[in-house]
Amino acid sequence: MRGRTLPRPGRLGLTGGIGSGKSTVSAWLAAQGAHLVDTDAISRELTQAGGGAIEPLRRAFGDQAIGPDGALDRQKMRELVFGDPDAKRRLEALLHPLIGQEAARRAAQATPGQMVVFDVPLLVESRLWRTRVDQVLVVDCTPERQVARVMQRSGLSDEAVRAIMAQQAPRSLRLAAADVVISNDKDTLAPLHEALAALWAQWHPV
Ligand SMILES: CC(C)(COP(=O)(O)OP(=O)(O)OC[C@H]1O[C@@H](n2cnc3c(N)ncnc32)[C@H](O)[C@@H]1O)[C@@H](O)C(=O)NCCC(=O)NCCS
Ligand SMILES: Nc1ncnc2c1ncn2[C@@H]1O[C@H](COP(=O)(O)OP(=O)(O)OP(=O)(O)O)[C@@H](O)[C@H]1O
Repeated sequence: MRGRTLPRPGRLGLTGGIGSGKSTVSAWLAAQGAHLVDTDAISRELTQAGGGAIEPLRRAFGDQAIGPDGALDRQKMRELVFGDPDAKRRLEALLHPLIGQEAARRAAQATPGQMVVFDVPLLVESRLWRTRVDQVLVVDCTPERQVARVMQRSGLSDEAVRAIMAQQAPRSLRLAAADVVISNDKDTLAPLHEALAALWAQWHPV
């Protein structure tokens, strides 16, 4: 763990590059009692069949963006946006306001005093998100580790993972925006859980 000793945040922004370990960290924080708002999960719900983003997506990208099951064709959209910055901007302009609204609604369901953890892959890239949280926790690992994890998890090629990473903030920028950095560069969970337990203890002194 690296960073200044800061008080326990009410609203914690959790971010990191693809495959860095955000979901693993957010699951650990939720198990300790934090209220988790997962923007990737919100995005997937909005783009499933019948989701609030489907008709706007159809209007913006045409029928071919929607699969026969009525959900966003994720593979097609991934291939389109991670090779075309303009298409990526259009997709984000459509989805991000909807994701932001739903994230605010879910955050309001926290109980009084409960820490809210916003898991936001693009937090550092977004000026708006930076204003919505008290502190930024960055989960960090090497780009090589990111590629290996995502290839293993998703079956995407090395090239496809690197194309996504090229569309995200560089590691240096993310680290510069962090209040706290948790390193997740090993291939076992124990060192990560240890670092998280130390951070949690710092937030909850006895
Ligand atoms: C392009 C899409 C269809 C690809 O779907 P896919 O199932 O392959 O990925 P999934 O949504 O599970 O996201 C996985 C990871 O990809 C990365 N990622 C997703 N969207 C973006 C983006 N706009 N820019 C950079 N990286 C992104 C993040 O690290 C994310 O954790 C999808 O990611 C999407 O709709 N993205 C736009 C919405 C968005 O910006 N989401 C980020 C959360 S706010
Ligand atoms: N310390 C670790 N030891 C072993 N496996 C790990 C570790 N950290 C993460 N992983 C695995 O690597 C993969 C990516 O982790 P995780 O899903 O938490 O990352 P993420 O940052 O949420 O990814 P994404 O940006 O794609 O949503 C998962 O399969 C996870 O189980």
